[in-house]
Amino acid sequence: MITVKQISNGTRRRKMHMHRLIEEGIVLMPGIYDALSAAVLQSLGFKAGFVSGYAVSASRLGMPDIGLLTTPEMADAARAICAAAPNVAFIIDADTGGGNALNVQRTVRDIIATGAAGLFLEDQVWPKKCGKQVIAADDHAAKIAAAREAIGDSDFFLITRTDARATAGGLAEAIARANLYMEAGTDACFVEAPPRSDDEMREVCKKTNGFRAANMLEGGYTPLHTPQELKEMGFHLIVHSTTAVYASARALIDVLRALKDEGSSRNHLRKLTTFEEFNGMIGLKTLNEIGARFEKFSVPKN
Ligand SMILES: C[C@](O)(C(=O)O)[C@H](CC(=O)O)C(=O)O
Ligand SMILES: [Mg+2]
Repeated sequence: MITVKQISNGTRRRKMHMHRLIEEGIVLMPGIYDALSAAVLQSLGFKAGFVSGYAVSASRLGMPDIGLLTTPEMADAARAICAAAPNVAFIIDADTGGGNALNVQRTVRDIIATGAAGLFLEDQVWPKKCGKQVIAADDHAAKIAAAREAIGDSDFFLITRTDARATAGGLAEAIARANLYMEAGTDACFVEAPPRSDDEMREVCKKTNGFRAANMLEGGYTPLHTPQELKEMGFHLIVHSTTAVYASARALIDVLRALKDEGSSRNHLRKLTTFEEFNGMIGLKTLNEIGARFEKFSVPKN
């Protein structure tokens, strides 16, 4: 059996873009899922975002997050997202990385090529099941080492998630795994499925090494907290994975229901962006200016 000591390369890693954001303060990462939601994030001045598997599966496939979205589909979504919001550092939810160590290496290279700042790699059994199951800790540690090797010297941040909290081993097992995964070469850990109280959240922070991520899931088990509260507990990164997709679903349901019932949107204009606001957000003015420069362009003649 492979041990972490054998696979961990023990080399010092250089400081990544994500490390610099963490130094500036706790990093708040709303979950987004397509180019438009990424453009909204950028227009509001967010420096980082999370590309949520749950939300991409819903927006791209109209399906739940049960392992139907493939890794190339996620990479394709990530490419459009990174292109639409180049000022935002995106962490991509790579689920289990698509299989074994070789799949993980391919996934890491594909995601790096999208322009993303990092990815999440989780230890669940694939495809995900209702009622969480995790693979052997050493097998996941090996996948982390494979990911680290594929990252090489790229400016790319690896967050490893463990779902062991929801399994028989409970919180102690989840904490032990998080530390094992840190040793195997991840930059940050994320104990999911989930810390169920403030005390558990503090225990995760007290007992795990390295950077830590928290997921603020509306309607989930983990209590919702502000960045300041989470910072005081010892977290460095905050994911709000479903806020945006639930907000847009709510808005769509409400306004389209009104349109269906009333046959017109005229009494609901306050719920819509204006033409100007929307075009501004997706960069029409800047693109028109670039277009105009090239309309007048001519090659200087000697
Ligand atoms: C964080 C997450 O991996 C996601 O895909 O956004 C999901 C979110 C969810 O199921 O609501 C997860 O926690 O598994
Ligand atoms: Mg996910």
